[in-house]
Amino acid sequence: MSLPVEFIKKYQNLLGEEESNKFFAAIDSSSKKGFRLNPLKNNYHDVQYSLADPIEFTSDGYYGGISGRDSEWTSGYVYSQDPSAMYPAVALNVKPGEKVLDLCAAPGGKSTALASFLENKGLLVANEISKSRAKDLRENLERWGATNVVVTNESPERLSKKLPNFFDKILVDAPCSGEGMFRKDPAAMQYWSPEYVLTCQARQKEILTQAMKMLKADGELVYSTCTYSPEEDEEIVAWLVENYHLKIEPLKLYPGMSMGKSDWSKSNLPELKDTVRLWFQNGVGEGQFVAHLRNTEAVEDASSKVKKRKKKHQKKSSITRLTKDEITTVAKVLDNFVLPDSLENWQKTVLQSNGHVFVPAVDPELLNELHILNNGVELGLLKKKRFEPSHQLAEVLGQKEQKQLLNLKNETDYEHYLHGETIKVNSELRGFVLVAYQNHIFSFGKIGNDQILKNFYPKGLRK
Ligand SMILES: C[S@@+](CC[C@H](N)C(=O)[O-])C[C@H]1O[C@@H](n2cnc3c(N)ncnc32)[C@H](O)[C@@H]1O
Repeated sequence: MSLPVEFIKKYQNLLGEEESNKFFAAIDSSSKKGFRLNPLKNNYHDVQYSLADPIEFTSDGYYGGISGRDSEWTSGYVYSQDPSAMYPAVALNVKPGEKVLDLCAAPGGKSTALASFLENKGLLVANEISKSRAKDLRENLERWGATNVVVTNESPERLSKKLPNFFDKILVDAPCSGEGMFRKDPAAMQYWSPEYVLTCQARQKEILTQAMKMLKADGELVYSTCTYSPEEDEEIVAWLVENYHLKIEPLKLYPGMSMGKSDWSKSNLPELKDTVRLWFQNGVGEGQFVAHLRNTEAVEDASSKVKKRKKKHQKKSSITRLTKDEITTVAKVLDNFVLPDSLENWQKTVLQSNGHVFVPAVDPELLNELHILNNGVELGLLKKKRFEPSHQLAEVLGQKEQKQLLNLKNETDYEHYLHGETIKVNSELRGFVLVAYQNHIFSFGKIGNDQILKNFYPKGLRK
Protein backbone atom coordinates (compact mmCIF):
# COMPACT_ATOMS: atom_id res chain seq x y z
CA MET A 1 0.00 0.00 0.00
CA SER A 2 1.53 3.37 -0.88
CA LEU A 3 1.14 5.71 2.07
CA PRO A 4 1.51 9.52 1.69
CA VAL A 5 5.19 10.46 2.11
CA GLU A 6 4.45 13.10 4.72
CA PHE A 7 2.37 10.58 6.68
CA ILE A 8 5.32 8.16 6.73
CA LYS A 9 7.74 10.88 7.90
CA LYS A 10 5.35 12.05 10.60
CA TYR A 11 4.90 8.62 12.18
CA GLN A 12 8.58 7.69 11.85
CA ASN A 13 9.25 10.80 13.83
CA LEU A 14 6.55 10.18 16.45
CA LEU A 15 6.94 6.41 16.91
CA GLY A 16 10.62 5.83 16.19
CA GLU A 17 11.94 3.37 13.61
CA GLU A 18 11.01 0.04 15.16
CA GLU A 19 7.42 0.86 16.15
CA SER A 20 6.67 2.82 12.97
CA ASN A 21 7.82 -0.18 10.90
CA LYS A 22 5.37 -2.39 12.79
CA PHE A 23 2.65 0.24 12.26
CA PHE A 24 3.26 0.50 8.50
CA ALA A 25 3.43 -3.30 8.14
CA ALA A 26 0.10 -3.65 10.00
CA ILE A 27 -1.56 -1.25 7.53
CA ASP A 28 -0.78 -3.89 4.89
CA SER A 29 -2.32 -6.73 6.88
CA SER A 30 -5.99 -7.68 6.70
CA SER A 31 -8.53 -5.78 8.77
CA LYS A 32 -10.43 -7.31 11.70
CA LYS A 33 -14.17 -7.83 11.48
CA GLY A 34 -16.58 -7.77 14.37
CA PHE A 35 -20.28 -7.70 15.21
CA ARG A 36 -22.46 -6.87 18.17
CA LEU A 37 -25.60 -8.70 19.25
CA ASN A 38 -28.69 -6.84 20.38
CA PRO A 39 -29.63 -7.65 23.99
CA LEU A 40 -32.99 -5.89 23.55
CA LYS A 41 -34.28 -8.69 21.30
CA ASN A 42 -35.99 -11.88 22.42
CA ASN A 43 -33.55 -14.84 22.77
CA TYR A 44 -30.85 -12.63 21.36
CA HIS A 45 -28.10 -15.26 21.42
CA ASP A 46 -30.15 -17.36 19.01
CA VAL A 47 -28.05 -16.54 15.92
CA GLN A 48 -26.21 -18.56 13.27
CA TYR A 49 -22.79 -17.00 14.04
CA SER A 50 -20.02 -18.45 16.14
CA LEU A 51 -19.81 -16.72 19.52
CA ALA A 52 -16.54 -18.44 20.36
CA ASP A 53 -14.39 -15.31 20.07
CA PRO A 54 -15.86 -12.58 22.29
CA ILE A 55 -14.40 -9.07 22.38
CA GLU A 56 -13.17 -8.67 25.92
CA PHE A 57 -14.12 -5.08 26.72
CA THR A 58 -17.78 -5.15 25.72
CA SER A 59 -20.66 -7.38 26.71
CA ASP A 60 -22.12 -8.38 23.34
CA GLY A 61 -19.28 -7.95 20.84
CA TYR A 62 -17.62 -10.81 18.90
CA TYR A 63 -14.97 -11.25 16.23
CA GLY A 64 -16.37 -12.44 12.91
CA GLY A 65 -18.35 -11.38 9.87
CA ILE A 66 -22.06 -11.17 9.08
CA SER A 67 -24.12 -10.47 5.97
CA GLY A 68 -26.73 -7.74 5.43
CA ARG A 69 -29.08 -10.37 3.92
CA ASP A 70 -29.17 -12.53 7.04
CA SER A 71 -32.40 -12.56 9.04
CA GLU A 72 -30.27 -11.57 12.06
CA TRP A 73 -29.54 -8.31 10.24
CA THR A 74 -33.02 -7.50 8.89
CA SER A 75 -34.47 -8.18 12.34
CA GLY A 76 -31.88 -6.06 14.18
CA TYR A 77 -30.33 -8.95 16.12
CA VAL A 78 -26.87 -7.97 14.94
CA TYR A 79 -24.77 -4.96 13.85
CA SER A 80 -21.48 -5.23 11.98
CA GLN A 81 -18.84 -3.06 13.64
CA ASP A 82 -15.08 -2.70 13.77
CA PRO A 83 -14.04 -4.13 17.18
CA SER A 84 -12.04 -1.01 18.14
CA ALA A 85 -15.07 1.18 17.39
CA MET A 86 -16.97 -0.66 20.13
CA TYR A 87 -14.94 1.00 22.86
CA PRO A 88 -16.24 4.64 22.77
CA ALA A 89 -19.84 3.64 23.67
CA VAL A 90 -18.50 1.39 26.46
CA ALA A 91 -16.31 4.25 27.73
CA LEU A 92 -19.35 6.51 28.16
CA ASN A 93 -20.56 4.15 30.91
CA VAL A 94 -24.24 4.76 30.25
CA LYS A 95 -26.84 3.70 32.83
CA PRO A 96 -30.54 2.99 32.12
CA GLY A 97 -32.59 6.16 32.70
CA GLU A 98 -29.95 8.66 31.62
CA LYS A 99 -30.33 11.28 28.90
CA VAL A 100 -27.70 10.55 26.28
CA LEU A 101 -26.68 12.37 23.10
CA ASP A 102 -24.74 10.83 20.23
CA LEU A 103 -23.90 14.02 18.34
CA CYS A 104 -22.19 12.61 15.20
CA ALA A 105 -24.13 9.40 15.03
CA ALA A 106 -24.46 7.98 11.48
CA PRO A 107 -24.52 5.21 10.46
CA GLY A 108 -25.26 4.26 14.06
CA GLY A 109 -22.69 1.74 15.29
CA LYS A 110 -22.27 3.55 18.58
CA SER A 111 -25.90 4.68 18.85
CA THR A 112 -27.14 1.09 18.65
CA ALA A 113 -24.75 0.17 21.48
CA LEU A 114 -25.89 3.15 23.57
CA ALA A 115 -29.52 2.13 23.00
CA SER A 116 -28.66 -1.38 24.25
CA PHE A 117 -27.04 0.00 27.39
CA LEU A 118 -30.11 2.20 28.12
CA GLU A 119 -32.48 -0.82 28.07
CA ASN A 120 -35.43 1.33 26.80
CA LYS A 121 -35.11 3.61 29.86
CA GLY A 122 -34.12 7.28 29.67
CA LEU A 123 -33.46 8.89 26.31
CA LEU A 124 -31.05 8.58 23.41
CA VAL A 125 -30.87 11.46 20.94
CA ALA A 126 -28.95 10.26 17.89
CA ASN A 127 -28.05 13.19 15.66
CA GLU A 128 -26.48 13.34 12.23
CA ILE A 129 -25.77 16.48 10.21
CA SER A 130 -25.83 14.84 6.75
CA LYS A 131 -29.30 14.20 5.38
CA SER A 132 -28.45 11.00 3.49
CA ARG A 133 -26.43 9.56 6.37
CA ALA A 134 -29.23 10.47 8.82
CA LYS A 135 -31.56 8.26 6.77
CA ASP A 136 -29.21 5.28 7.26
CA LEU A 137 -28.99 6.11 10.94
CA ARG A 138 -32.78 6.08 11.27
CA GLU A 139 -33.02 2.73 9.50
CA ASN A 140 -30.31 1.12 11.62
CA LEU A 141 -31.91 2.35 14.83
CA GLU A 142 -35.33 1.26 13.64
CA ARG A 143 -34.02 -2.30 13.22
CA TRP A 144 -32.50 -2.13 16.70
CA GLY A 145 -36.05 -1.76 18.07
CA ALA A 146 -35.45 0.44 21.15
CA THR A 147 -38.43 2.52 22.28
CA ASN A 148 -36.62 5.57 23.71
CA VAL A 149 -34.70 6.98 20.74
CA VAL A 150 -35.00 10.31 18.93
CA VAL A 151 -33.24 10.65 15.58
CA THR A 152 -32.45 14.19 14.45
CA ASN A 153 -30.84 15.58 11.31
CA GLU A 154 -29.34 18.79 12.64
CA SER A 155 -26.22 20.87 12.96
CA PRO A 156 -24.70 20.75 16.44
CA GLU A 157 -25.35 24.49 16.69
CA ARG A 158 -29.11 24.29 16.13
CA LEU A 159 -29.37 21.35 18.48
CA SER A 160 -27.48 23.14 21.25
CA LYS A 161 -29.82 26.15 21.03
CA LYS A 162 -32.77 23.87 21.81
CA LEU A 163 -31.20 21.63 24.42
CA PRO A 164 -28.80 23.56 26.68
CA ASN A 165 -27.52 21.68 29.76
CA PHE A 166 -29.78 18.80 28.88
CA PHE A 167 -27.69 15.63 28.67
CA ASP A 168 -26.10 13.44 31.37
CA LYS A 169 -23.78 11.84 28.80
CA ILE A 170 -22.59 12.96 25.38
CA LEU A 171 -20.62 11.04 22.78
CA VAL A 172 -18.76 13.06 20.16
CA ASP A 173 -17.42 10.52 17.68
CA ALA A 174 -15.99 13.24 15.54
CA PRO A 175 -15.46 13.45 11.79
CA CYS A 176 -11.69 13.13 11.42
CA SER A 177 -8.83 12.55 8.96
CA GLY A 178 -9.52 8.79 9.19
CA GLU A 179 -5.95 7.47 9.46
CA GLY A 180 -7.29 4.54 11.45
CA MET A 181 -9.37 3.54 8.41
CA PHE A 182 -6.41 3.34 5.99
CA ARG A 183 -6.23 -0.45 6.29
CA LYS A 184 -9.95 -1.19 5.90
CA ASP A 185 -10.61 1.54 3.35
CA PRO A 186 -7.43 2.65 1.53
CA ALA A 187 -9.53 5.24 -0.38
CA ALA A 188 -9.56 7.26 2.87
CA MET A 189 -5.91 8.09 2.08
CA GLN A 190 -6.75 10.28 -0.89
CA TYR A 191 -8.05 13.11 1.34
CA TRP A 192 -5.09 13.01 3.71
CA SER A 193 -2.64 15.89 3.99
CA PRO A 194 -1.13 17.78 6.94
CA GLU A 195 -3.52 20.65 6.10
CA TYR A 196 -6.53 18.30 6.11
CA VAL A 197 -5.60 17.17 9.62
CA LEU A 198 -5.72 20.80 10.77
CA THR A 199 -9.04 21.42 8.99
CA CYS A 200 -10.46 18.43 10.88
CA GLN A 201 -9.04 19.77 14.13
CA ALA A 202 -10.81 23.12 13.64
CA ARG A 203 -14.12 21.35 12.89
CA GLN A 204 -13.75 19.13 15.95
CA LYS A 205 -13.37 22.22 18.16
CA GLU A 206 -16.53 23.73 16.64
CA ILE A 207 -18.52 20.54 17.25
CA LEU A 208 -17.21 20.20 20.82
CA THR A 209 -18.05 23.85 21.57
CA GLN A 210 -21.70 23.03 20.82
CA ALA A 211 -21.55 19.69 22.66
CA MET A 212 -20.35 21.46 25.80
CA LYS A 213 -23.41 23.75 25.74
CA MET A 214 -25.63 20.66 25.94
CA LEU A 215 -23.75 18.83 28.70
CA LYS A 216 -25.12 19.04 32.25
CA ALA A 217 -22.90 20.61 34.93
CA ASP A 218 -22.00 17.15 36.25
CA GLY A 219 -22.27 15.39 32.90
CA GLU A 220 -19.76 13.18 31.13
CA LEU A 221 -18.32 13.40 27.63
CA VAL A 222 -16.60 10.82 25.49
CA TYR A 223 -14.58 12.18 22.61
CA SER A 224 -13.43 9.67 20.01
CA THR A 225 -11.87 9.62 16.55
CA CYS A 226 -10.70 6.95 14.13
CA THR A 227 -7.42 8.72 13.51
CA TYR A 228 -3.95 8.65 15.03
CA SER A 229 -2.99 12.30 14.53
CA PRO A 230 -2.15 13.96 17.86
CA GLU A 231 -3.62 17.22 16.51
CA GLU A 232 -7.08 15.61 16.48
CA ASP A 233 -6.60 13.43 19.55
CA GLU A 234 -4.45 14.52 22.52
CA GLU A 235 -4.34 18.16 21.33
CA ILE A 236 -8.14 18.31 21.24
CA VAL A 237 -8.44 16.80 24.71
CA ALA A 238 -5.85 19.27 26.05
CA TRP A 239 -7.86 22.09 24.43
CA LEU A 240 -11.04 20.84 26.14
CA VAL A 241 -9.35 20.70 29.54
CA GLU A 242 -7.89 24.19 29.07
CA ASN A 243 -11.16 25.77 27.95
CA TYR A 244 -13.80 24.02 30.06
CA HIS A 245 -14.24 22.65 33.59
CA LEU A 246 -13.42 19.17 32.33
CA LYS A 247 -11.39 16.51 34.07
CA ILE A 248 -9.96 13.50 32.25
CA GLU A 249 -11.33 10.25 33.68
CA PRO A 250 -8.91 7.30 33.40
CA LEU A 251 -10.10 4.66 30.96
CA LYS A 252 -9.49 1.00 31.58
CA LEU A 253 -6.78 -0.42 29.34
CA TYR A 254 -7.62 -3.86 27.95
CA PRO A 255 -5.13 -6.05 26.09
CA GLY A 256 -4.24 -4.43 22.77
CA MET A 257 -4.96 -0.91 24.02
CA SER A 258 -2.29 1.74 24.61
CA MET A 259 -2.21 4.86 26.74
CA GLY A 260 -2.59 8.31 25.19
CA LYS A 261 0.64 10.22 24.56
CA SER A 262 1.02 13.24 26.86
CA ASP A 263 4.21 14.32 25.12
CA TRP A 264 2.48 14.42 21.72
CA SER A 265 0.49 17.45 22.85
CA LYS A 266 2.06 20.88 23.27
CA SER A 267 0.44 21.14 26.73
CA ASN A 268 2.22 17.96 27.91
CA LEU A 269 -0.68 17.45 30.33
CA PRO A 270 0.20 14.26 32.29
CA GLU A 271 -3.46 13.07 32.49
CA LEU A 272 -3.51 12.63 28.71
CA LYS A 273 -1.98 9.22 29.38
CA ASP A 274 -5.43 8.23 30.73
CA THR A 275 -6.90 8.38 27.23
CA VAL A 276 -6.75 5.30 25.00
CA ARG A 277 -5.21 4.56 21.61
CA LEU A 278 -5.90 1.43 19.57
CA TRP A 279 -3.16 0.75 17.04
CA PHE A 280 -3.52 -1.61 14.05
CA GLN A 281 -0.42 -3.53 15.12
CA ASN A 282 -1.88 -4.34 18.56
CA GLY A 283 -4.48 -6.67 17.12
CA VAL A 284 -7.86 -5.43 18.41
CA GLY A 285 -9.23 -3.83 15.24
CA GLU A 286 -8.88 -0.62 13.25
CA GLY A 287 -7.50 2.68 14.57
CA GLN A 288 -9.32 4.47 17.38
CA PHE A 289 -8.71 7.16 19.98
CA VAL A 290 -10.97 7.49 23.03
CA ALA A 291 -11.09 10.04 25.87
CA HIS A 292 -13.55 10.16 28.77
CA LEU A 293 -14.07 13.52 30.48
CA ARG A 294 -16.22 14.66 33.39
CA ASN A 295 -17.73 18.13 33.69
CA THR A 296 -16.93 19.74 37.02
CA GLU A 297 -18.68 23.04 36.37
CA ALA A 298 -20.46 24.52 39.41
CA VAL A 299 -24.19 23.73 39.12
CA GLU A 300 -25.16 27.45 39.63
CA ASP A 301 -23.05 28.50 36.61
CA ALA A 302 -24.78 25.99 34.41
CA SER A 303 -28.34 26.75 35.52
CA SER A 304 -27.84 30.47 34.79
CA LYS A 305 -27.39 29.51 31.12
CA VAL A 306 -30.86 27.96 31.08
CA LYS A 307 -32.44 31.15 32.43
CA LYS A 308 -30.92 33.15 29.59
CA ARG A 309 -33.00 31.18 27.06
CA LYS A 310 -35.63 33.37 25.43
CA LYS A 311 -39.06 31.84 24.91
CA LYS A 312 -39.67 32.38 21.24
CA HIS A 313 -43.07 32.31 19.61
CA GLN A 314 -43.48 28.71 18.49
CA LYS A 315 -45.07 27.50 15.26
CA LYS A 316 -48.46 25.83 15.62
CA SER A 317 -47.88 22.10 15.74
CA SER A 318 -49.79 19.44 13.77
CA ILE A 319 -49.43 17.04 16.71
CA THR A 320 -52.60 16.13 18.59
CA ARG A 321 -53.89 13.56 21.08
CA LEU A 322 -56.05 10.67 19.91
CA THR A 323 -59.82 10.49 20.49
CA LYS A 324 -61.25 7.58 22.52
CA ASP A 325 -62.49 5.93 19.32
CA GLU A 326 -59.09 6.26 17.69
CA ILE A 327 -57.43 4.69 20.72
CA THR A 328 -59.89 1.79 20.49
CA THR A 329 -59.06 1.32 16.80
CA VAL A 330 -55.32 1.21 17.54
CA ALA A 331 -55.81 -1.05 20.58
CA LYS A 332 -57.75 -3.58 18.50
CA VAL A 333 -54.57 -4.26 16.51
CA LEU A 334 -52.04 -3.87 19.34
CA ASP A 335 -53.96 -6.24 21.65
CA ASN A 336 -52.88 -9.16 19.45
CA PHE A 337 -49.24 -8.60 20.35
CA VAL A 338 -47.07 -8.62 23.47
CA LEU A 339 -45.65 -5.12 24.00
CA PRO A 340 -42.35 -4.41 25.75
CA ASP A 341 -42.77 -2.98 29.28
CA SER A 342 -41.83 0.50 28.10
CA LEU A 343 -44.94 0.62 25.85
CA GLU A 344 -47.39 -0.95 28.29
CA ASN A 345 -49.03 2.40 29.08
CA TRP A 346 -48.97 3.67 25.53
CA GLN A 347 -52.54 5.05 25.76
CA LYS A 348 -51.38 7.68 28.28
CA THR A 349 -48.75 9.30 26.05
CA VAL A 350 -49.75 8.39 22.49
CA LEU A 351 -49.98 11.23 19.96
CA GLN A 352 -50.58 11.61 16.26
CA SER A 353 -49.34 13.81 13.48
CA ASN A 354 -51.29 13.62 10.20
CA GLY A 355 -52.47 10.10 11.06
CA HIS A 356 -49.02 8.86 12.14
CA VAL A 357 -49.58 7.49 15.62
CA PHE A 358 -46.55 7.55 17.88
CA VAL A 359 -45.43 7.16 21.47
CA PRO A 360 -42.87 9.93 21.91
CA ALA A 361 -39.54 9.41 23.65
CA VAL A 362 -39.49 13.11 24.46
CA ASP A 363 -42.13 15.86 24.51
CA PRO A 364 -42.34 17.02 20.85
CA GLU A 365 -42.69 20.65 22.08
CA LEU A 366 -39.09 20.50 23.22
CA LEU A 367 -37.93 19.61 19.72
CA ASN A 368 -40.15 22.11 17.94
CA GLU A 369 -38.51 23.42 14.72
CA LEU A 370 -35.80 20.77 14.74
CA HIS A 371 -35.58 18.29 11.91
CA ILE A 372 -36.83 15.08 13.55
CA LEU A 373 -36.70 11.74 11.72
CA ASN A 374 -38.04 9.73 14.62
CA ASN A 375 -39.34 10.43 18.10
CA GLY A 376 -39.90 7.26 20.13
CA VAL A 377 -42.01 4.57 18.44
CA GLU A 378 -44.27 5.08 15.47
CA LEU A 379 -47.06 2.61 16.19
CA GLY A 380 -48.65 2.97 12.76
CA LEU A 381 -50.95 4.88 10.49
CA LEU A 382 -54.59 5.73 11.22
CA LYS A 383 -56.65 5.75 8.05
CA LYS A 384 -60.24 6.70 8.92
CA LYS A 385 -61.49 3.68 10.93
CA ARG A 386 -58.50 1.50 10.10
CA PHE A 387 -55.10 1.21 11.71
CA GLU A 388 -52.04 -0.17 9.94
CA PRO A 389 -49.10 -1.02 12.22
CA SER A 390 -45.70 0.39 11.25
CA HIS A 391 -42.50 -1.39 10.31
CA GLN A 392 -40.81 0.17 13.34
CA LEU A 393 -43.39 -1.49 15.61
CA ALA A 394 -42.55 -4.90 14.11
CA GLU A 395 -38.87 -4.34 15.03
CA VAL A 396 -39.89 -3.22 18.54
CA LEU A 397 -42.10 -6.29 19.02
CA GLY A 398 -39.05 -8.44 18.27
CA GLN A 399 -38.17 -7.76 21.92
CA LYS A 400 -40.84 -10.22 23.09
CA GLU A 401 -42.02 -13.77 22.48
CA GLN A 402 -45.06 -13.41 20.19
CA LYS A 403 -47.99 -15.67 19.31
CA GLN A 404 -49.42 -13.79 16.33
CA LEU A 405 -46.30 -14.80 14.43
CA LEU A 406 -45.64 -16.44 11.10
CA ASN A 407 -42.23 -18.06 10.67
CA LEU A 408 -41.36 -18.31 6.97
CA LYS A 409 -40.58 -21.92 6.22
CA ASN A 410 -37.50 -21.62 4.05
CA GLU A 411 -34.86 -19.28 2.69
CA THR A 412 -36.67 -18.94 -0.66
CA ASP A 413 -39.80 -17.57 1.06
CA TYR A 414 -37.60 -15.22 3.11
CA GLU A 415 -35.81 -13.94 0.00
CA HIS A 416 -39.16 -13.49 -1.79
CA TYR A 417 -40.60 -11.58 1.16
CA LEU A 418 -37.57 -9.25 1.32
CA HIS A 419 -38.16 -8.66 -2.37
CA GLY A 420 -41.76 -7.53 -1.72
CA GLU A 421 -43.65 -10.60 -2.93
CA THR A 422 -46.75 -12.22 -1.42
CA ILE A 423 -46.38 -15.76 -0.03
CA LYS A 424 -48.85 -18.64 0.00
CA VAL A 425 -48.96 -19.90 3.60
CA ASN A 426 -50.58 -22.69 5.56
CA SER A 427 -51.69 -20.99 8.77
CA GLU A 428 -54.71 -20.53 11.04
CA LEU A 429 -53.72 -16.94 11.70
CA ARG A 430 -55.68 -14.08 10.12
CA GLY A 431 -55.14 -10.32 9.92
CA PHE A 432 -51.91 -8.60 10.87
CA VAL A 433 -49.11 -10.98 11.82
CA LEU A 434 -45.46 -10.55 12.63
CA VAL A 435 -43.27 -12.15 9.98
CA ALA A 436 -40.09 -13.93 11.03
CA TYR A 437 -37.45 -16.14 9.52
CA GLN A 438 -35.58 -18.49 11.87
CA ASN A 439 -37.56 -16.82 14.70
CA HIS A 440 -36.14 -13.37 13.87
CA ILE A 441 -39.07 -10.96 13.49
CA PHE A 442 -38.35 -8.52 10.66
CA SER A 443 -41.72 -7.29 9.32
CA PHE A 444 -45.48 -7.14 9.53
CA GLY A 445 -47.65 -9.00 7.03
CA LYS A 446 -51.38 -9.66 6.69
CA ILE A 447 -53.06 -13.01 6.08
CA GLY A 448 -56.48 -13.20 4.41
CA ASN A 449 -58.94 -16.11 4.16
CA ASP A 450 -57.18 -17.15 0.94
CA GLN A 451 -54.05 -17.92 3.07
CA ILE A 452 -52.04 -15.40 1.12
CA LEU A 453 -49.52 -13.44 3.21
CA LYS A 454 -49.70 -9.83 2.00
CA ASN A 455 -46.34 -8.09 2.05
CA PHE A 456 -45.86 -5.14 4.43
CA TYR A 457 -42.05 -5.00 4.20
CA PRO A 458 -41.40 -1.31 3.41
CA LYS A 459 -40.73 -0.52 -0.24
CA GLY A 460 -37.60 1.48 0.66
CA LEU A 461 -36.02 -1.57 2.34
CA ARG A 462 -36.84 -4.24 -0.26
CA LYS A 463 -33.92 -6.10 -1.79
C1 LIG B 1 -16.92 9.09 12.56
S1 LIG B 1 -18.43 9.42 11.81
C2 LIG B 1 -19.58 8.82 12.98
C3 LIG B 1 -19.68 7.33 13.07
C4 LIG B 1 -20.78 6.90 14.02
N1 LIG B 1 -20.59 7.46 15.34
C5 LIG B 1 -20.90 5.39 14.16
O1 LIG B 1 -20.40 4.82 15.13
O2 LIG B 1 -21.53 4.76 13.31
C6 LIG B 1 -18.60 11.14 11.98
C7 LIG B 1 -19.93 11.74 11.56
O3 LIG B 1 -19.87 13.16 11.75
C8 LIG B 1 -20.63 13.79 10.75
N2 LIG B 1 -20.18 15.19 10.58
C9 LIG B 1 -19.46 15.75 9.60
N3 LIG B 1 -19.32 17.08 9.78
C10 LIG B 1 -19.97 17.38 10.91
C11 LIG B 1 -20.21 18.58 11.62
N4 LIG B 1 -19.71 19.74 11.22
N5 LIG B 1 -20.96 18.51 12.74
C12 LIG B 1 -21.45 17.33 13.16
N6 LIG B 1 -21.26 16.16 12.54
C13 LIG B 1 -20.53 16.18 11.43
C14 LIG B 1 -20.37 12.93 9.51
O4 LIG B 1 -21.42 13.09 8.58
C15 LIG B 1 -20.27 11.53 10.08
O5 LIG B 1 -21.50 10.85 9.97
